[in-house]
Amino acid sequence: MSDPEIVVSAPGKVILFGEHAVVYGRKAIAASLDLRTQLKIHLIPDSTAVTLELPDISLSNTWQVADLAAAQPTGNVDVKNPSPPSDKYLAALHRLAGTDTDHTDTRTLALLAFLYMYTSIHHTTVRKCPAGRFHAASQLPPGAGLGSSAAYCTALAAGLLTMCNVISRPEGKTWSKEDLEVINAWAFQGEKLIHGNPSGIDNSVSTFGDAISFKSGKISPFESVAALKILLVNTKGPRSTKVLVQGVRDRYNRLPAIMEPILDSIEEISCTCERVLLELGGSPVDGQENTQGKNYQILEELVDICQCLLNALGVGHPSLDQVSSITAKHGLHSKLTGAGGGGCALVLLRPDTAPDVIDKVTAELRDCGYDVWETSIGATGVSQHSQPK
Ligand SMILES: Nc1ncnc2c1ncn2[C@@H]1O[C@H](COP(=O)(O)OP(=O)(O)OP(=O)(O)O)[C@@H](O)[C@H]1O
Ligand SMILES: C[C@@](O)(CCO)CC(=O)[O-]
Ligand SMILES: [Mg+2]
Repeated sequence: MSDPEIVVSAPGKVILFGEHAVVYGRKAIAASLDLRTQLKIHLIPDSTAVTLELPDISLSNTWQVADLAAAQPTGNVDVKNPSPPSDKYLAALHRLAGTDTDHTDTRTLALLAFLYMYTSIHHTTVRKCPAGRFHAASQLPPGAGLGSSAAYCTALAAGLLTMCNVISRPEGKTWSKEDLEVINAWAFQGEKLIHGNPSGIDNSVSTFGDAISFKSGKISPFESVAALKILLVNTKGPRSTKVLVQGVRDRYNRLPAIMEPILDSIEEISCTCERVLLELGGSPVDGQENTQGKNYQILEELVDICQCLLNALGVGHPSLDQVSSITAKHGLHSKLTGAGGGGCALVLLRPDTAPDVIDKVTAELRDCGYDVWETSIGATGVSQHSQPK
């Protein structure tokens, strides 16, 4: 096979504070992770088939371009400002995926996001479906809270929009701010198919990279997060963000007066974190160690309180409680990150946390069967890897 025409990658993310509350317009803080999903596109002009290969979920599907073209929407689609598929169009995408509209398993969701972006983006531009091979593989564990769905959707959006010349191929690694906004808008639509009702924080971090605070769709860069040291723990329990977000919605609908103050408290945690991190990132002053110690103490309290509030929202899991109790034994503080219900937790480290403490806690968590790794946060957003021809 010849070299791919287009290679792009998009990062995952870690949410420090504000998951779930962000769906209700509250502030959240997140940073990109240097674990990426890579999409390679090979165009095959003399073929009539489109193949999607997703080795992480053991999927390979092939369609005839004529069948894809037949499923394209009939009305106009605004390529710079996409909207969700109509029920009729969604039903056509399900037929192409070989499922009915009740299916929301891993493979169906991944297929729908691809089919929707592929058919819509081509419809609005070249009005035909080019044949080719699309291969997406990730360093991120799928469905574990590290934004694998957003990295997948962001890479698809960047690759397909570039392939159709909706956005121009960047000379360097990344696109103009305007083009990144178009990528983000399509990635958000893909996330809607996978999550149901996403806030947009995950695709925004994956597109723009680094660290952000996010409230009601407004993205503000937030550099001070990058100095934090954290351990990530993957408890490996299977879970779905869509189901968890719906579970919180059901509890909210049953008990709004109880849920509202919990969401407000989570937002206040994000705001306090912002203030503390700005102070921690400030220039050195006399007595700084003392201030630093107090600020870390506040961050640790925020982690503990947030974990309790997330349990109150109904997105905890015994494995995540186990992570909290093991880390607490070693004087460390942890909370779930992402949608919860299993998946990943983050453990906050101080700059002076002793290496042997980290080693002991890591060993104990690994004995439970969990994956544990120290990570740096604040990676580059969606990037192009192949050179323009
Ligand atoms: N490498 C991949 N290949 C194919 N599909 C993927 C891949 N990674 C993620 N997906 C799609 O994303 C879905 C997982 O998304 P989900 O939102 O439930 O978890 P997450 O994004 O990892 O966690 P969170 O949303 O909490 O950050 C999978 O069911 C699949 O449809
Ligand atoms: C649970 C949630 O808040 C974060 C998932 O990473 C959902 C969302 O914001 O779309
Ligand atoms: Mg997701």
